[in-house]
Amino acid sequence: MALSLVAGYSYSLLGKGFSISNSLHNNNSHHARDATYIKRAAEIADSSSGFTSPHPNFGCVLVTPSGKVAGEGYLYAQGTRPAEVQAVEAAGPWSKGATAYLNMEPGDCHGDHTAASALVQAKVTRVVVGMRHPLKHLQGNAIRALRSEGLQVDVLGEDLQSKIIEEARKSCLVVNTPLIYRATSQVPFSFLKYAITADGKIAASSGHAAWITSKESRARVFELRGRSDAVIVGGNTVRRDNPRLTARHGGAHMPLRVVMTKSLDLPDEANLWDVSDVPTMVVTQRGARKSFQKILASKGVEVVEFDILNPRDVMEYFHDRGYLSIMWECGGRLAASAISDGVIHKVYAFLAPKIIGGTNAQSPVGELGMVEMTQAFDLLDVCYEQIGPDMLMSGSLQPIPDPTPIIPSENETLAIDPTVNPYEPSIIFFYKTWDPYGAFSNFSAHSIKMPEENGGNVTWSSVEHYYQASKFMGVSDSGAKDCIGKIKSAKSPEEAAKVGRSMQRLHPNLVRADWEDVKIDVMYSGLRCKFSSYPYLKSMLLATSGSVLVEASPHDLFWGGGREGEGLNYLGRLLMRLRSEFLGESSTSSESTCLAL
Ligand SMILES: NC(=O)C1=CN([C@@H]2O[C@H](COP(=O)(O)OP(=O)(O)OC[C@H]3O[C@@H](n4cnc5c(N)ncnc54)[C@H](OP(=O)(O)O)[C@@H]3O)[C@@H](O)[C@H]2O)C=CC1
Ligand SMILES: Nc1c(N[C@@H]2O[C@H](COP(=O)(O)O)[C@@H](O)[C@H]2O)[nH]c(=O)[nH]c1=O
Repeated sequence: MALSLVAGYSYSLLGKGFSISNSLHNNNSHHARDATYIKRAAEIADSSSGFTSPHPNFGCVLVTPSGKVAGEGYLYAQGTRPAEVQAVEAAGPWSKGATAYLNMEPGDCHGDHTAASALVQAKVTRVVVGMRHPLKHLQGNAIRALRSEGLQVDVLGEDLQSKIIEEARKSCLVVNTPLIYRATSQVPFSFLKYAITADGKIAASSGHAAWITSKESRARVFELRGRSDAVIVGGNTVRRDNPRLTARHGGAHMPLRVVMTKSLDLPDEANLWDVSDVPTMVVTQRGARKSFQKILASKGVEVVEFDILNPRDVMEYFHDRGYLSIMWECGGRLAASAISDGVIHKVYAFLAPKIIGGTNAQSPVGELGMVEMTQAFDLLDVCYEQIGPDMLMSGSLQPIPDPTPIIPSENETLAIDPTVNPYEPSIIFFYKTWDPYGAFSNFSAHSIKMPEENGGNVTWSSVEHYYQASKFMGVSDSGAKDCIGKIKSAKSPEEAAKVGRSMQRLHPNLVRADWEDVKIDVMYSGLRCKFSSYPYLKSMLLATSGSVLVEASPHDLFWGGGREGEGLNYLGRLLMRLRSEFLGESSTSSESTCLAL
């Protein structure tokens, strides 16, 4: 309305109305085109969700000046080839002069500018960015780098503004909602899923609930599980349903299965205690049934104790473990507690056309203490979808936080971390690759070239790939060679770790006999190679001089520092040893076991 008034005014008074309304029309059609391709970038960015974890979602669409899509790409997993590199390769010579549509600014960090460089080298002239990177230490870096190379960069909501652009921007926020939550709050993104009858029950009065919804709906539930880092139920659901909580729709990422129980009064035998394919964690109250904790530990189930067990503390702990997305599949009592604690952000309600009745039959959310309808939570951005005979209603309990800037100043982004004073001993924590010192993690995407026993050499995609494969090196068994091959071809460091750990657990006979004696040296040689091969990593390590380095893994008590500093922090120690070696302060032999890349 406002736009057409301005156009009309211009036409009659200035005699330039034709060109102005034309330019408005052009603007609208440009915006429509930009919005279409940004939405497409967001759509393909989502392609790997459910297949990898963690999963920040990046997509890139290259469009020629004549409006043809010349190439597309999406990031499969952290540490794999950036979407931009794939799109440029697919487009070949058509990249020149093209516009690149990115759902999110690439996370170019720690001196690694692969994604932005691919666009520059391919002579892309314009880049449209759906949203800035939500993590503050990465925000603006790639946009600034692209602009400094002379590319026109238009950011939705900043350089481009209209209703249609806002809709497209929303699709970018949606596709990376978990990452945005990570950037803006101390808890991961959580959604509550439940199945109800048409009269609002999640089970019969007896507690029986298998099944309320159809096969089709349950298949969708498997997909939702695959998109999550962890699935949570309460103790009662384990006692009542003996669930498996796996993503059984094929090829999916399997989330960690979590039981929240205060009493720890759980059965000795349960599907969740079979951890051969999928891990299980039990979170409980400190001191609860110590003898049963031992039984669980002997089965390979991780038990984590909390002083006072509540959803918020568990979610803060999961945030520290680096999880992005959590699915709550619990009954009404735990659901009410999680909602009251403010940790549930979205709801997926599967409604089946059945009536079970029963005054004692549970509903999906227990007591919230509300007494009037005016107090009810309104769901936002509600969607309805028919799935087989059922209906899926989804909606948000809280709006997606908007991470848009606060654009950091030049100095702010150039400094690695202004809070660190090199003259005073301080602690620098690192853990997930996306954190400010994330490049210190073994999961960072830095390949290393290491010598082999036979005189050749092998390039490993990350230190994690090399470390995991080393477990099986020198073992004269074809099974061990298979393990090495599988780890080498793992698409991401996370996958390499998963394969290496499960092979070690399932086939201990294939692990080299001296592994426990040599693993620290193996790790050190991998680290030395990594930090010697990338000068910016070496500088970054040297810049931490005077600070204590701690891998902030809350669960790895050997390589990491643990939840409360109880871990041995061997990774941090080795990095400090390496730093000393680089500084020439150490008498450690500097015999090189690393080859130039
Ligand atoms: N239709 C559906 O979608 C679903 C149906 N169900 C059905 O729901 C019923 C179970 O419901 P419900 O007992 O509510 O579910 P849950 O078992 O999922 O949750 C309650 C249990 O969670 C544990 N818990 C830990 N911390 C808390 C906390 N802070 N607040 C509340 N509970 C906590 C307790 O375990 P403990 O007692 O061990 O200490 C408690 O008994 C079953 O009949 C099951 O079949 C369950 C899931 C989904
Ligand atoms: N009854 C019910 C659900 N219940 C949920 O599914 C769990 C069982 O999962 P699994 O053992 O992996 O098949 C159960 O404990 C509860 O959390 N889910 C649904 O989609 N529809 C249903 O009708």
